[in-house]
Amino acid sequence: MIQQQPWRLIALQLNSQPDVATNLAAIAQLLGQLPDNSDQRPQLVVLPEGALCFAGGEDANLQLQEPLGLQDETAQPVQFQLSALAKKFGIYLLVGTFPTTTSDPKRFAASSLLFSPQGELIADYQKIHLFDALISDGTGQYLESARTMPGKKITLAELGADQELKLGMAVCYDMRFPGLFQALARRGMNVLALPSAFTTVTGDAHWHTLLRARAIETQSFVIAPAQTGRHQNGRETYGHSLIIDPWGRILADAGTAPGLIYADIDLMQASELRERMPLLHHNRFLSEFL
Ligand SMILES: O=C(O)CNC(=O)[C@H](CS)NC(=O)CCC(=O)C(=O)O
Repeated sequence: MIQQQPWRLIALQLNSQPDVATNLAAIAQLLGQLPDNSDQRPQLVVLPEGALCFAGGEDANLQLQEPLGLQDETAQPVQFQLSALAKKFGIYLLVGTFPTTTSDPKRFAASSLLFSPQGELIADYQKIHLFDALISDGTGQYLESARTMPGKKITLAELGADQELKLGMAVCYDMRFPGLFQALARRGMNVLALPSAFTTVTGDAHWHTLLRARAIETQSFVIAPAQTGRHQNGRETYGHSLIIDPWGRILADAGTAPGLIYADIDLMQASELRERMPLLHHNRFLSEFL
């Protein structure tokens, strides 16, 4: 008998503000509304990009940045508070993203941080692809690279009693670069997290299509929590946090209001699909053309 691996994936959709305390309170309030879990599924809760500080002007994230880790509560106060939330609610908590310090005093790393239900920091990923683009919306020119240093490593975290949930960590604009997801799929990913803050213009045109494609081509579940609505600096984000299965079916769509969505999933769905249609083994391009 093959073991069933029931998990609950939960995405928080936020309208984050520049102020950390306000955002932490909104997050804690939503965590207080987690759906009943009397069958004791392990739960993975994912927060959007910029969850702790959003639209606060050029240097707000630089002021907020902390050295990565949980060594010193005075130097890493926000990471300690996030760790405490994971522990309090007994959840895996993926925070996408939080600014962590780099070798360059003028640039932080957009770090996704994964906390265990015991409150340990068990994985981190720094956003690789930075959003420097001219978009026909109220903001116009986005220049993420001015304040952000791109990451250099691929991160796959293993969660659960049997390390059965293989979590690929990526962020927002990364989703447009499928090579990253081929690499994660090769490492055994079965759930892909893409915390985001998409613009309304690009979201309307590309969001659902790109995310469903990432699920279908990697034969993985996708969880993509999003920022939504109008933010303090006038910037608008698209919302529509999604949870998608490996066949590309949308299991939950948050629409445009802040809140939470969830889906109960069976990881066997991904492995069974891979047996019937072994895309990774059929990929002649990766094996013969690169
Ligand atoms: O700036 C912050 O505080 C948080 N980071 C973001 O909002 C980032 C960089 S500006 N947004 C995106 O990557 C949107 C990508 C996008 O919309 C697309 O690919 O179409």
